[in-house]
Amino acid sequence: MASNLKNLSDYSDKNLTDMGKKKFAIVVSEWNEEVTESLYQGAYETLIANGATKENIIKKMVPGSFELSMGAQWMAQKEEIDAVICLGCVIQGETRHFDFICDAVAHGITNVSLKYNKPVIFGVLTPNTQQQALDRAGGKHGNKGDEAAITAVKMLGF
Ligand SMILES: Nc1c(NC[C@H](O)[C@H](O)[C@H](O)CO)[nH]c(=O)[nH]c1=O
Ligand SMILES: CC(=O)[C@@H](O)COP(=O)(O)O
Repeated sequence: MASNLKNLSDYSDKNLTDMGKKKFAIVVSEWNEEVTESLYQGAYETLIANGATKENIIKKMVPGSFELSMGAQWMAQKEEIDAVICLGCVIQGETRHFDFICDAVAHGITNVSLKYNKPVIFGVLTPNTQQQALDRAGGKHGNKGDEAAITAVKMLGF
């Protein structure tokens, strides 16, 4: 369902497990920092709202979304980390670079999740324009960071 039909920040809190004892790594891309910082704030606040403690939320920055997979692996391999949330924003430019980054990071994050058998969440926006990104980072379509955090919560309550 497209984001314009389902707000990214809407979720039911029924049957969600309390995250009081869970430890999270949030890996954030520096590219398009205005957007990714908004995604981070949404993810952080959603985890806190579901019982996570600030001491159990670790933030790590990587240069770009392509590096999210490496950052996710470095965090997922830590035994004490229960879930990793990857946040980025890849905006379509004039060339096919967009396609290669999006494909690489989607596959890379999936591989890390399966390799370490723990949730590694794909919280990466892949818009055509800056405005589409802003609309999904706390704008009219909600916040992808909220969605990524609640996805981690749901997976930990599987
Ligand atoms: N154009 C965007 C990038 N490009 C940088 C890559 O992610 C990567 O850091 C570089 O290719 C070196 O490996 N990254 C984004 O996150 N968003 C973009 O729009
Ligand atoms: C996704 C990108 O790397 C992109 O922003 C780069 O822009 P361009 O394709 O015009 O070089």
